[in-house]
Amino acid sequence: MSMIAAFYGGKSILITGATGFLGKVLMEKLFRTSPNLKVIYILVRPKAGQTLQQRVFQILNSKLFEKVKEVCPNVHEKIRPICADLNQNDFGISKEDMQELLSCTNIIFHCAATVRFDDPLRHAVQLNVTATQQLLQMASEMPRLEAFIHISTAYSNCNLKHIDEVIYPCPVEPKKIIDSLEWLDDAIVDEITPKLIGDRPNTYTYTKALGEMVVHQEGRNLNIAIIRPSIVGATWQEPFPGWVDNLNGPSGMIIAAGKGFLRSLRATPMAVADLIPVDTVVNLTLAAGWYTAVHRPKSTLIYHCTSGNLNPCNWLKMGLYVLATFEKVPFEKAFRRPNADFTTNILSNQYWNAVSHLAPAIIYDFYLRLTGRKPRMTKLMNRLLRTISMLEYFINRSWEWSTANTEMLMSELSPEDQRVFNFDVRQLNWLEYIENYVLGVKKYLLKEDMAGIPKAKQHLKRLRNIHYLFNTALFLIIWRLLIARSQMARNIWLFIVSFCYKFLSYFRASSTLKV
Ligand SMILES: CCCCCCCCCCCCCCCCCCCCCCCC(=O)SCCNC(=O)CCNC(=O)[C@H](O)C(C)(C)COP(=O)(O)OP(=O)(O)OC[C@H]1O[C@@H](n2cnc3c(N)ncnc32)[C@H](O)[C@@H]1OP(=O)(O)O
Ligand SMILES: NC(=O)C1=CN([C@@H]2O[C@H](COP(=O)(O)OP(=O)(O)OC[C@H]3O[C@@H](n4cnc5c(N)ncnc54)[C@H](OP(=O)(O)O)[C@@H]3O)[C@@H](O)[C@H]2O)C=CC1
Repeated sequence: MSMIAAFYGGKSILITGATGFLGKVLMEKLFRTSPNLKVIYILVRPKAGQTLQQRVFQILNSKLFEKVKEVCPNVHEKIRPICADLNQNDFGISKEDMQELLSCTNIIFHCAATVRFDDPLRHAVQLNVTATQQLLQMASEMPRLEAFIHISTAYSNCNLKHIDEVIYPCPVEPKKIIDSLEWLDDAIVDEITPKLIGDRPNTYTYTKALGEMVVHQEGRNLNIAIIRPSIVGATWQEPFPGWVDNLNGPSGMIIAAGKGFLRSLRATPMAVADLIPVDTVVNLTLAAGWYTAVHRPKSTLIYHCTSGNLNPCNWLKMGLYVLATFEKVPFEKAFRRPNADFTTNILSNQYWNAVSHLAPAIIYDFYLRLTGRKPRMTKLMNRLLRTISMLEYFINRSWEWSTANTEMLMSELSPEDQRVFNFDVRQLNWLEYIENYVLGVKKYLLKEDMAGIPKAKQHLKRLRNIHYLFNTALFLIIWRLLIARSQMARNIWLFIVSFCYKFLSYFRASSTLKV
C-alpha cells in the first residue's frame, strides 16, 4: 500500500494553476492514486469566453483524464472550482467560498504563475510575488493546514552557476518592490526593470526568485516546501507517455523544427539540456507534500527537480534524437524538410537566420502575393526568431543544481512509493522519452493523425526535390553571371569543359579498343 496515496485520502486540497500544464497533471495523479480524497478546490478564472464549469468540463473530458474516470467515476463531484483571479485583492473570492477554503483546506499546491519571459515587471510581480504573499496570508488563517507546497523554478537563481537547495536573497526586498510598484508609473517601471533584474535574463526568473523570498519570510509559521523544476517537458510514463498541451519550453521549438521553420539555433551543443518530465515533477511534488505534512521538517526544504546531475543529456544529443524521430514520424504539411543545426557563433547565427529563415519566408510570401493570397510567412518567421532569442539564454549555458534534499526524500519513500511516485530520473531513457515527446507533440498539440504519415513522407520527398532543383538553378544562374563578368571564371569553365571532353574521348577510345 502506498503511504503517500493513503495520506491524501480524505484530504481537502487547494490547487492554484490547476488549469495549467503542471496543474492538470498534478490533479490527474491525485485523483488516480487517491480516489478517496475528499475534495480538490481549484482557483480558476473565467477565460476566453468560457465559464469555470466549462473549463473544468473540458479538462475532465480530455484524454489526460480517461484513466481517472475509471478509478474515480465521481471525479466531477470531488472537484470544486472556485472563481478567483489571482491579480485581485483576496483573489476576488466570494465570502462564502473564502470561509470554506479557510476552514477546510489541508494541503495547498501553489502552481499558478505567469511563465512568460517578456511580461512587464508589474504584472509578473503581481502574480509571482504579490499573489504568493496573499496565498500565504490565507494559509496562515487555515487551522487545518498541514502543508504548503510552492512551485518555483530551478532558474530562479540562474545568475549563479552552482545552485544549492537554499534561498538566495535578492538585493532589493520583495516588499520594497511591491510598495514601489504601487506608485511608480509604467514608463518608469520599464526603465528600471533592467537594473532590478540585474544579471537575470527576464522578469520571470527574477519574480520567481522574489516569490521564494516571500515564501521564506512570510511562511515561517507554516509547514512549507519549495519545488524547483528545470525545463518541464511532456509526460514520461503517466498517465501515458508523451502528453503535452502547451507550447512552452521545447514543445514550440519541436513544432518549429518539425514543420521546417526552425533550421538553425544558437545553442551550445555540449551544454546540458535540463529537461524534466512533467509527471516526474508531479511525483516529487506529491511526495514532498506528504513528507512536509508528516515529518514537519524544522526549516523550509527546497527540492531541485532536475535531470542534469543524475542523468545528463546535452542539446546536441537531444537535437539529434528529435531529428531522428522526425524521420519516422514526420509532421504534416511541412514548410521545408526538417534539418536544423546548432551554431555557437553570433555572426554565423545571423547569417543562417537571414539565409535559412528570412529568405525562404520572403520568397514564399512573394509566391503567395503572386497567387493572390495574403503573405504571412515573414511575420511568422519574425515571431519565431523573437521567441528563439528569448530561449537562447537557457540553451547556451549549463547549471549545476545540488539535489541532496531530493535524494533524501527518495530514500525516505517505501519501495511501493518509490514505484508509484517515481521521480528517479536515472531510470529515464532519453531517446525513448524524446521519441514519445515528439509523437505527443504531433498527436496532442498538432492534432495530427498517424494515418497521415505516408502522405507527410511523400510531401517531404517533394520538398527535397524542390530543394535540389532550386539549388541547381541557383548555382547555374550564379555561374552564368560569373562567366559573363569574370575572365578567371571563363578560364575555369573552359578548363572544366575541355577536361570533361578529353576524359570522355579517352573513355570512348579505350572502350572501342576493347571491342
Ligand atoms: C544537430 C542538432 C540539430 C538540432 C535540431 C533542432 C531540434 C529542435 C528541438 C530541440 C529543442 C530545443 C529547444 C530549446 C528550448 C529551451 C527552452 C528553455 C526554457 C527555459 C525555461 C525555464 C523554465 C521555466 O521555469 S519557465 C516555463 C517556460 N516558459 C516559457 O517557455 C514561456 C515562453 N514564452 C513566452 O515567454 C512568450 O510566449 C513569448 C515571449 C515567447 C512569445 O510572446 P508573444 O507575445 O510574441 O506571443 P504569444 O502571444 O505568447 O504567442 C504567439 C504565438 O506563438 C506561440 N508560442 C508561444 N510560446 C511559444 C514557444 N515557446 N514556442 C513557439 N511558439 C510559441 C503561441 O501559441 C502563439 O501562437 P498563435 O498561433 O498566434 O496562437
Ligand atoms: N513549464 C515549465 O517549463 C516550468 C514551470 N515551472 C513552474 O511551474 C508552475 C506551473 O507552470 P505551468 O503549468 O507550466 O504554467 P502554465 O502557464 O501552463 O499555467 C499557469 C497557471 O496559472 C494560472 N494563472 C495565471 N494567472 C492567473 C490569474 N491571474 N488568476 C488565476 N490563475 C492564474 C493559469 O490559469 P489560466 O488557465 O486561467 O491562464 C494556469 O492555470 C509555475 O509556477 C512555473 O513557474 C517551473 C519550471 C519550469
